[in-house]
Amino acid sequence: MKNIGFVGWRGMVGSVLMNRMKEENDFNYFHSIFLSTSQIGEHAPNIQASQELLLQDACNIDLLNSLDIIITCQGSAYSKIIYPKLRKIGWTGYWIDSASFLRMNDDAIIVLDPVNQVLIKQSINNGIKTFVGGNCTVSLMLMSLGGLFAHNLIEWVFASTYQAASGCGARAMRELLIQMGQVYNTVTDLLTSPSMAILDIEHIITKFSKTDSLLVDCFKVPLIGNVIPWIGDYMYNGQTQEEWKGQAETNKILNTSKIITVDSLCVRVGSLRCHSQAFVLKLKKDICLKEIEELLQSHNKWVEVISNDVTQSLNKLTPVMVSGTLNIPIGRLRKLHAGNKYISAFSVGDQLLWGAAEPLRRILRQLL
Ligand SMILES: NC(=O)C1=CN([C@@H]2O[C@H](COP(=O)(O)OP(=O)(O)OC[C@H]3O[C@@H](n4cnc5c(N)ncnc54)[C@H](OP(=O)(O)O)[C@@H]3O)[C@@H](O)[C@H]2O)C=CC1
Ligand SMILES: N[C@@H](CC(=O)OP(=O)(O)O)C(=O)O
Repeated sequence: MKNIGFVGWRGMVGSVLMNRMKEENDFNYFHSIFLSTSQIGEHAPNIQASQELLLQDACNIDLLNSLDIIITCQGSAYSKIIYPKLRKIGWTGYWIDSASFLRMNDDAIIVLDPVNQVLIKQSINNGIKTFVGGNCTVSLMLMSLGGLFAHNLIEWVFASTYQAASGCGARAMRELLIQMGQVYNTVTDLLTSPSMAILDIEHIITKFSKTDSLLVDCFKVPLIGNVIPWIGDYMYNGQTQEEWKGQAETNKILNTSKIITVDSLCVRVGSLRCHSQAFVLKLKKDICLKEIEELLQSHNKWVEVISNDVTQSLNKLTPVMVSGTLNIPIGRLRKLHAGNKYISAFSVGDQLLWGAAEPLRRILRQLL
């Protein structure tokens, strides 16, 4: 059995990965070694009879060098230091990573097997050893619109995103929840009195939100009752880094010979772990909605076309309904006034599952 090292397994993405692997009995197929940058010598999670019982040092290059596969959800800072050191001493094992650091390297493949299994297979056969999960927004877009991309029907796509707090990490999720409590606490008594004018309550909350009493360490401004129209660093061309990844990673995943234009405006909203995206697409030809729906639906087994009506949209097309599942609903499909080649769509996906952990779990299974 191969020796697999897990780094970052106790973080948010890592723990979602662990849960999925347990659900799918993946641990039956290899010997695991759990590593940590800060808890060396503590008890490892009790998952597998044959595993090492104590946490090993995630920075011990000799130990890492002895492993067949390393899977890390620790983040780019870790990969930046450890990956080059390991490759430099000639380590030829497989490196599987959730972080963005290695994604655009020529010798790394961005994995999303329902979308690019052919490329993944070719790469494994060609000796590629580095496999990286895609940006969550990109992976979720490709899972939802996969049927149209696969048939080369998209001339361009623009995504307006509504991204969850979890995309910023565990601290950010806690911050949003604490903000909810802080805001509620300022008006609890007033809310119990139905005669209290709602705009007076709103005034108190708005005033409170503008003071520095609200916890805003991660987001710098309130996320509760707010939207934040900026995600990631500034790029040279007016895009944020999150927006830049849209076109760069999509085309890398699809291995396109001619760039498909992908653009977006990425916005943080107060949902917990699901990213939503509203798409405007220009198709290469005028095809009817029914055919579009069939192409989308038949692309992979997680996507579900939701009919464009109020009941279905409210019951199936919201972050609350999708959280914690692998479902990728896509709805609000219609032709736009701009012309028959233009359509709108709205999709939701759990950014910790298909957006982060699941593609890693699935490439690991392929590499065993
Ligand atoms: N969050 C997201 O949506 C996505 C994240 N990614 C990538 O994955 C990386 C990891 O993200 P994420 O899982 O959110 O990061 P976390 O901050 O949740 O975890 C990262 C590491 O922090 C350490 N840590 C310190 N304190 C704690 C604690 N109290 N509980 C758990 N872990 C703790 C652990 O390492 P140790 O045991 O060594 O101390 C852990 O592996 C990101 O940097 C990013 O590159 C990719 C796609 C989406
Ligand atoms: N940037 C994403 C989450 C993420 O970690 O992305 P990446 O894996 O590309 O760094 C978000 O904020 O929602």
